Amino acid sequence: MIELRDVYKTFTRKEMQIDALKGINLKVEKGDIFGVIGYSGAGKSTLIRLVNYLERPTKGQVLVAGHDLGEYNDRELRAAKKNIGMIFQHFNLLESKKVFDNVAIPLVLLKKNKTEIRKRVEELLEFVGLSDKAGSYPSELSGGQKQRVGIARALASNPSILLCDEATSALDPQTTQSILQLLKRINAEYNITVMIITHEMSVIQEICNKVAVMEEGRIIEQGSVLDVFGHPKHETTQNFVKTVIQNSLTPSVQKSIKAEHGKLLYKLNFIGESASEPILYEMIRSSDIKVNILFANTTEIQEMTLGTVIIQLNGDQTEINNAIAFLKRNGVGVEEVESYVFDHSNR
Ligand SMILES: Nc1ncnc2c1ncn2[C@@H]1O[C@H](COP(=O)(O)OP(=O)(O)OP(=O)(O)O)[C@@H](O)[C@H]1O
Repeated sequence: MIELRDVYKTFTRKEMQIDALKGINLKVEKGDIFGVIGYSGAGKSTLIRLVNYLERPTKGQVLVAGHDLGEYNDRELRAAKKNIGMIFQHFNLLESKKVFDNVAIPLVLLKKNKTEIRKRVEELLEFVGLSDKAGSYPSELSGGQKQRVGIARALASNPSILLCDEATSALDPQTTQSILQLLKRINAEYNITVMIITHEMSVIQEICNKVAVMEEGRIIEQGSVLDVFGHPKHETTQNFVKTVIQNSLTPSVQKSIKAEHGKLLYKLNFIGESASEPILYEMIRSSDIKVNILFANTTEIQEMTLGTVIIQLNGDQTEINNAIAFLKRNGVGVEEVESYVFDHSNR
């Protein structure tokens, strides 16, 4: 649906070169809600702006529905853009126009007749729950309502892709929830592919099925949300995951194991089915090793359960190895961690 092939983007400002994107490869499939996360300056906005050719790549290809946008002439590019809606952090509404007229803008540009415009705008305002605000001005609306107008406007031309540039960053947590649920409905009911950029991992956790993590113009990790949340490899990804899932020891447990400095602990990840099976119980029952559970937590992602357990194993090393092999055979992710890893005061 959307594909970026080895994309570079360099800006030149006052004879300085800024490499905003450095060899981006990603694929968004039809029906995905694809999240791109990264800290400020990572290149997220630049990346999303390439998808509707608000920016052109310095090198590489941007393909939408199998076509390289760089090969289109102006007329073809306009037609391709009609297929892509976009919403923004600060809504970008025309303050001098009423809600109805803001939503109608794309339809007026497409030269639709008045009856068609009225029908479509009314339909869209009903979908976003703002039928009673058609005659209001943006200044009379809350942030969440303004974003709903932005969404209705983005959907006016029946796009098959919706791009969201930090669409909930200016909203309070409750309003964020309602806008995220609306995006989920748009994806499910209209089969619209959604691409979201954000710096909030909770947004990714809430609605995305895939995620790419960006840092300094590169994608450092990408995959299904369940995999990336379950086995974050890169330190930056681990830090993002920590903002939504507690997966490390509490300070008091850290203190109590400090005496056994250097002792190996194991972090176990249970994803999907393995989270609901009594695998740990089976392991304990079938061996002589002593299992000390230091931490346990479960989270729901994509309607699947993700469990994290940190254990200490004491006993014969061969038995320990057998127990770990048993866990792995049963789909549990096992990561060895030395106790000092958890003790940040020792670093
Ligand atoms: N039009 C531009 N001219 C010059 N430099 C730019 C331009 N747009 C972006 N940049 C630079 O490119 C880099 C990436 O910026 P970008 O806005 O894509 O990052 P971001 O991850 O979206 O950050 P933020 O969340 O703060 O918006 C930054 O160093 C930025 O200063």
